[in-house]
Amino acid sequence: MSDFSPGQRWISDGEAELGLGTILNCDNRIVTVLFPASEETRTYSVRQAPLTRVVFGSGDRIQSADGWQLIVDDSKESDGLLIYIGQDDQGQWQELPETQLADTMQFDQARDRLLTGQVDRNDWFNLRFQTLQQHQRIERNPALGFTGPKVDLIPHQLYIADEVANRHAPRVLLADEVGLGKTIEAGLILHRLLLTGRAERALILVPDSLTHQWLVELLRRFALDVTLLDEQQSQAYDSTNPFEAGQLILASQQWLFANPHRQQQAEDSDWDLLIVDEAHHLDWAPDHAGPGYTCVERMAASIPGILLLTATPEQMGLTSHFARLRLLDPDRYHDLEQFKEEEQGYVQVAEAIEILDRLSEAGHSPLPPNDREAIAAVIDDPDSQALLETLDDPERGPQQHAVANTQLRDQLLDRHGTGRVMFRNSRRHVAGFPERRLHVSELDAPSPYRHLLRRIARDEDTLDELLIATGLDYPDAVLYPDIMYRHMNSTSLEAQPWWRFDPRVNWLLEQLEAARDADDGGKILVITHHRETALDLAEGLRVVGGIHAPVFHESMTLVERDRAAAAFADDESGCQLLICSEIGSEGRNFQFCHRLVMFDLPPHPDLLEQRIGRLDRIGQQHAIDLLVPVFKASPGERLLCWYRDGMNAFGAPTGIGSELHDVFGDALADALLDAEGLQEIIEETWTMYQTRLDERDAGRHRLLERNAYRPERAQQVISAINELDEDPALPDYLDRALDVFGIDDVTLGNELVHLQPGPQMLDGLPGLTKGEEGFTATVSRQAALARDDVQHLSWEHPLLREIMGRILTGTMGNTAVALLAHPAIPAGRLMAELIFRTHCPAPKSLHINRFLPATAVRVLLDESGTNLSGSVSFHGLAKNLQKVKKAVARDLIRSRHDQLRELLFKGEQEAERELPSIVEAAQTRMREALDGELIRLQALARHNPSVRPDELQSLRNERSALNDAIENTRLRLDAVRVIVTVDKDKR
Ligand SMILES: Nc1ncnc2c1ncn2[C@@H]1O[C@H](COP(=O)(O)OP(=O)(O)OP(=O)(O)O)[C@@H](O)[C@H]1O
Repeated sequence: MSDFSPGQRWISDGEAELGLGTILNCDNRIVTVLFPASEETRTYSVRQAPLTRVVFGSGDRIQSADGWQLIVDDSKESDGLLIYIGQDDQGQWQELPETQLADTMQFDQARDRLLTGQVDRNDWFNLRFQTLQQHQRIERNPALGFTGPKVDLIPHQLYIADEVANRHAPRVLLADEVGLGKTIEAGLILHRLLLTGRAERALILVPDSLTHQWLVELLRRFALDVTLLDEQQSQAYDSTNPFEAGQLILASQQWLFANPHRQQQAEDSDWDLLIVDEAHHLDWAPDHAGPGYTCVERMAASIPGILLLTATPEQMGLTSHFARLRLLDPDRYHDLEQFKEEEQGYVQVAEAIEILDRLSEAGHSPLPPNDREAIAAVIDDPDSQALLETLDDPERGPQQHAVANTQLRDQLLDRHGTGRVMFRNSRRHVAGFPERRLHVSELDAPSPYRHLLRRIARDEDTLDELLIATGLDYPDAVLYPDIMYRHMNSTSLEAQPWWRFDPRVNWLLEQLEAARDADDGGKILVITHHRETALDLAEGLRVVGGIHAPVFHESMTLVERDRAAAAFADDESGCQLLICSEIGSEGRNFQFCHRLVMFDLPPHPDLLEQRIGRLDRIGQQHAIDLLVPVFKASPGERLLCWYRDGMNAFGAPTGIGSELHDVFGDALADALLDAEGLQEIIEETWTMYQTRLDERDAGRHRLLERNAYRPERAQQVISAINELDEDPALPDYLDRALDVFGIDDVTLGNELVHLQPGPQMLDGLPGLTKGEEGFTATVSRQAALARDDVQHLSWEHPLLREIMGRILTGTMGNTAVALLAHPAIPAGRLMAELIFRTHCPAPKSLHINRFLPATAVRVLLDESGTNLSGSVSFHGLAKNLQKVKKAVARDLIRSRHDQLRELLFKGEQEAERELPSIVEAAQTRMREALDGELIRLQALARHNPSVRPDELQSLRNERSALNDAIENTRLRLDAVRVIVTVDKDKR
């Protein structure tokens, strides 16, 4: 390393990122190098300079400082400087002195790095190859995006998530019954869209009370790092748009809907997906649209993907429900009357499906004539007709009958059903929900309440006075005696607080006492309709019973609310009860508790269902006790009778309550003060309830349920997830990756492992910061689900994604040198192990990886250029290789430059041979998937107007773009390992 000359080009062995260096000057001791691209100058001792001379050879493509390129043919030397000779882009012969090489020439390609002597460790090279192989496998797995989330594999959720996430720009209403997992479904959809590149930015709008719960669920269950935005944080952004603060923004609806300036900023930001929770609050009427509806409507006009979530879509009336569907698809939902009429047609379709179900169990063929006619009446497609013929043909075997049955059922659901836009699962087909037990306690109304009610009943002026004082509408004003009493006595100094005489307070204390010794600590959730009732009640319990009860209502700050919920949830030191207001508790998870006190009753059946839904959720382990105190002969008791006897509202959710309320609400309101006529109303409600239930079972709801869950498809998704969950390659890959990245793992037992930064850990790994303690994780889904503080270590965990991404996009491990001692090969022979990789440039949103992920082609050449890859496997070879010191490796490369160049050239030719079959296989996969989907969608569009025209067109465009992209696939050298044989005893 003595002959440095000014003007020569060298590269730093330890700091290759500095770029191409130029020798500025050199004496006997010191050499000074300028790295113009990084504007750095370094001085080294001549004897130990960690520098490698950059020398190009025949076939290398080099760039001049003026921007033209030369393919090197030969070189000559003049005054210690190299002059390259070769052809430029126009085929002209040119000379290019090394002094005029572009400073910005990159040396991150494997070939350049190798020939300039930059070699990595062998274990890095091994990890790189394995990463390519695993990535290639995982990206094509149909469960991609669903294996990482820490959730139980619940079939109806996975069916919906799969169906929705596979659509182009999904716009759907997720309307499962309360507590069945809409948040989880939305999270799964979002996770898949993000992982597959189909979405990059999402805005999530949720009620104020749920912001934290969403934040925690998205982080803990989905490992998604979401930015929670509020007014205070937004102000910190000054003139920049706060909605650009992250890729995933979570914000409160109350905040955004009340703030036109922030709405404008949200609109100005680019989003791929908008998620709106508790979307029934987006109310609309022909003469008035609520602020939430208006805001979401404006945003929905430009955001391609929309998920609206509500358990009670009709809570604000059918018109609002229809308006929300229109928001998702204005072309499809433009006429409310037509929408109602269409529902009649669903009965026939549901009947046909019912028959197919029966047949699939009984296996008749030929079909009974009535059944055949019923099915034939709803199909008008040749392909459906052909399936019906197959079913009807006794000559066909049971296997063919079964396949035809399933296909015909799917076609009927697809083409004539309801479920492209709305998904609703009910408890009826999601097993495992607990029994609900209603316990009514009839109490004598205290005299102040009796007195007030008598006055109101007798005298209309008193009622008017009450409505003005409370600001409530009738009948809400008469349902809550404590509120009535509070407002009607607000000016009286002698009036005592209602909780002093209201027997519900002592009744509640008795319930607490009775439950106290239960195993679960006797936890009781109390819900009141009004915030004031909740606050007063807490005060009453404190004064009368010496009980401290946290309160949870809409006017509390987020932190206060979460503190209250956490105090209640805590097993050890937790409070026995939590008092919630109606709005405050919406959407919250309290399934660890199974006793619900309805201190009063809500005025709408959907609110009643929302209340029970706090406890009756996935994860509830016990029968649910619904404890309801009512005053004898009061409006509250009459309302209870209507709910219980008119529609079995405490027994199970039916989704009909809203309609019954629309029809009977007014008559009921009249009967609340005067019981006359109540029995009749209840009976009429019950009759209509039964009729609607039958209709529902026969028609729309049945189809909705069928559409929301197809067991066979769900099972396929689950199997694909299980395959990755149980992937034996994962622990092995993890071991190597943790080792290479310098992460320490401590086994804790019970399948748990604690990951922590090791002293040599590479920087910037998610969840691991030097000096901090790391995190506990497990590859077992069940073990992860058992504990909140344990992460699920899957192929989709952010740590693994970062590791794999870093390897695949960087240079790490793309060169290596190793020694091989083999009895059959003489020492001093060269071998090259070349890893090529497909490159298929395409927009991220095409998610080309599902058909053609970066695919590795390995070529192993011996010195003569013979391809040995078929006979010597990667692992077989790797385990026999020995490492070699870097300096030796560099000398070795330098001395074998020409031979290596030849092998690289030969390797390229060998790899190219494999490209056509890779491309062909990818095209076949793509065509099978997209042509199938296109046929399905085209057939569907002929019958079901809920296929948006843009969906079809975009699928065609996608197919053609994918076709072009796959056709243009190229192979590039990704990594190279030089192997030199040695004598066994001379290693
Ligand atoms: N697949 C699952 N794995 C584990 N927990 C689940 C799963 N699905 C739902 N849960 C839990 O069940 C509860 C209800 O789920 P979620 O909040 O998603 O229901 P929801 O339908 O959105 O409820 P609501 O109608 O009240 O808004 C939550 O505590 C959730 O964490």
